[in-house]
Amino acid sequence: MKKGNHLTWHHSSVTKKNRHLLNGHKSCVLWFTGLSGSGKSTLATAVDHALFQTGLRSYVLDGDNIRHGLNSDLSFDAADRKENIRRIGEVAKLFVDSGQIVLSAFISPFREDRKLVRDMFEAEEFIEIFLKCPIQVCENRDPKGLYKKARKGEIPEFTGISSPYEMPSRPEIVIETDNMTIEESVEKITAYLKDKKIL
Ligand SMILES: Nc1ncnc2c1ncn2[C@@H]1O[C@H](COP(=O)(O)OS(=O)(=O)O)[C@@H](OP(=O)(O)O)[C@H]1O
Ligand SMILES: Nc1ncnc2c1ncn2[C@@H]1O[C@H](COP(=O)(O)OP(=O)(O)O)[C@@H](O)[C@H]1O
Repeated sequence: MKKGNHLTWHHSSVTKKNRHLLNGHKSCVLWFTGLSGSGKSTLATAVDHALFQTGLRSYVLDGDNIRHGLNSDLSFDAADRKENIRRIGEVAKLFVDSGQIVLSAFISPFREDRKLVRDMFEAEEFIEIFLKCPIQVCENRDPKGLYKKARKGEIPEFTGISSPYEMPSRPEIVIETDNMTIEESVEKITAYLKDKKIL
């Protein structure tokens, strides 16, 4: 039987706009994408910290953390990565509906999967941030020693080595993390949010 046949959507009397007015800022998702070691977790948490310091409501969804709980049943093959990203898109949508700024830090290597998430949101709510960094630099950083293991064949389907990464074609923001400091990157992202009147 088709799932969801006998379900009814219940609307809240408190709207997303009401929540924006209460918070004093709009909600959106900052979708960080890039290779392992490109700086997703570092920058997502740094921007979160900067937003928190100015009294804004934000929250980080991080690949490593989410795969410990909600998505612990998923592997790294293409179908499970797709399901990983779909679920995160749905979670991010709930956070955005609750009035918060979501910072999501997932490799999200496939263009089609990122598009699927983009299409869940209103145009100005989804901000794709491409952390552009050559794989050689990511591999030199190797903060978790994963590239070393992947090169030895100990991690199958490792992004950039034995599984593809498809670069975004038209991201809202590009950060070259091998050419910018963490502080400059945070400044570029918060300046974008101010420019778009989200903050
Ligand atoms: N095979 C393989 N490929 C890539 N990454 C791997 C793999 N196995 C484990 N890890 C660890 O999982 C983190 C990536 O999880 P994500 O949920 O962001 O991946 S994805 O979006 O579903 O592609 C990734 O985190 P980051 O290094 O922060 O990107 C790794 O710590
Ligand atoms: N400009 C920068 N932006 C982000 N990370 C940087 C930058 N320069 C150096 N790094 C370092 O690169 C590493 C990135 O690791 P991490 O944030 O875990 O990446 P990812 O989440 O994409 O796997 C960290 O050790 C971080 O300190």
